[in-house]
Amino acid sequence: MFTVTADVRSEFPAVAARELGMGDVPLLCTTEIDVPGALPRVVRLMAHVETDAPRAQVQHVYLRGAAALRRDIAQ
Ligand SMILES: C=C(O[C@@H]1C=C(C(=O)O)C=C[C@H]1O)C(=O)O
Repeated sequence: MFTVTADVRSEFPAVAARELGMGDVPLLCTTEIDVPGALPRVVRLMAHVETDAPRAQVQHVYLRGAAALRRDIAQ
């Protein structure tokens, strides 16, 4: 599942994901709440995975300026 801020309008992130090889999974795009002052031009991805790894070993990737959103968990 992808969310995008309202200023991201050029393409659906799901299209890019399929072009990268994720053609065999359902994908969903939606828009974030347009909160005044929120970080612009952000694409968020939530992926459901099955893993035996404990939650503490899961790494959360925040690219570039998005790391400012969650410095507590960004890798
Ligand atoms: C401020 C953020 O964006 C919004 C707030 C979130 C939160 O409070 O957990 C999560 C996603 C967004 O709806 C963020 O990603 O940290």
